[in-house]
Amino acid sequence: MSGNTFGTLFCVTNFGESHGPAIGCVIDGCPPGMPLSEADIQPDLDRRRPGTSKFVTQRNEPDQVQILSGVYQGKTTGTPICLLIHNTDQRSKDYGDIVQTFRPGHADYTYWHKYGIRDPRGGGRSSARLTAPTVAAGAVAKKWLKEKYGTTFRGCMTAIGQIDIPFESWDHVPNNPFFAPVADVSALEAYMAELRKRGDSCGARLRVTAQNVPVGLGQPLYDKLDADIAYAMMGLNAVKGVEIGAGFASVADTGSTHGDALTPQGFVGNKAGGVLGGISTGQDIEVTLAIKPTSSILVPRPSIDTQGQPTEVITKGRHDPCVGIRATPIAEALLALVLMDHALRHRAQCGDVAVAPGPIAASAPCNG
Ligand SMILES: C=C(O[C@@H]1CC(C(=O)O)=C[C@@H](OP(=O)(O)O)[C@H]1O)C(=O)O
Repeated sequence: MSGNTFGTLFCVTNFGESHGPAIGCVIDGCPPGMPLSEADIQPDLDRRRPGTSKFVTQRNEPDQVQILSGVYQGKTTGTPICLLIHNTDQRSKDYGDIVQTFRPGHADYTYWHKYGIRDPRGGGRSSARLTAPTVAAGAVAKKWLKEKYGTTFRGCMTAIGQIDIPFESWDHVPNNPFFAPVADVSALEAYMAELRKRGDSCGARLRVTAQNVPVGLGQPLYDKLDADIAYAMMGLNAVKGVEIGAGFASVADTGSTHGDALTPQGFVGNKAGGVLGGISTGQDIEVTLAIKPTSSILVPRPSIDTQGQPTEVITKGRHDPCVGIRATPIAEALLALVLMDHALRHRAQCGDVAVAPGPIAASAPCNG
């Protein structure tokens, strides 16, 4: 495989470039008989799409999805589902200055050395634009998991740059462009305005969670559920760290306080993040992501050209000053793809196993 396909039974192949005619994906292995239309997919694409606030890239893409195959009379047929999204607002001349140079912190350098050729327009294949097909595929997975198990997904921003964002309520998340769980985002707006004035960028921390996850998803050794979640999340542009449950805070904990106690009423706490031994417990899955600052910035930085000669790089164009601002729906989609694939794998091997259901878990966030 060449790194463009994700999943074993629910298998998603992503295609396209940021400035090509279109991007999209092919989902192979979706169970038949599920009602599916563009209207099931579009809302999540609308949450991710660019150009929706002054804090994100001003490239204005409608990101209208079209289902090309795999659906007949409004239901999935079990055959490959092709989802297409046209690119409509490319401005390739913005990239004229960096055709022969490498942006520090960008995939420009590694793509050039790996392939010996690169499409610099909008970052080509390395562009965060390619997260749109992931979100579209994730919406299909979310729908199936919701109908089958009542599984739901949500996410929020827990820090932007140097600002920690306290958790107030999920209700605030859809009401601001940051996906922040707070009523007042004026401090975040002021921080971003000052950063943009300097032509610089910043990172972010996100939390993503799934509720009503069936117990038993995941495999014992190499395909542990948490391993696959980390693998998927690291596939999201700019992600530099992934924590499950208590994550790195586990280091300073002790055995007597770390394990979530089991009671007839359920687990007490969720430091495990919903995964024990690589297998889901039935508690909420809790994931935290660290996203690095965008590398396409106006601040001049030293670099080299393709001949190895020193130069200075300034990136013009329409860039996100923080790619984390739009990443929440993408992280939800990736989590949905992992759970969907594992749900189908679990059904294939262990669908006949009958064990008395355990108590429903008490769930609480455990870091940021
Ligand atoms: C278009 C999207 O984001 C793009 C991601 C991106 C990059 O280098 O990752 C660079 C910019 O592309 P362009 O220079 O063509 O405007 C962003 O706008 C999108 O998310 O849909």
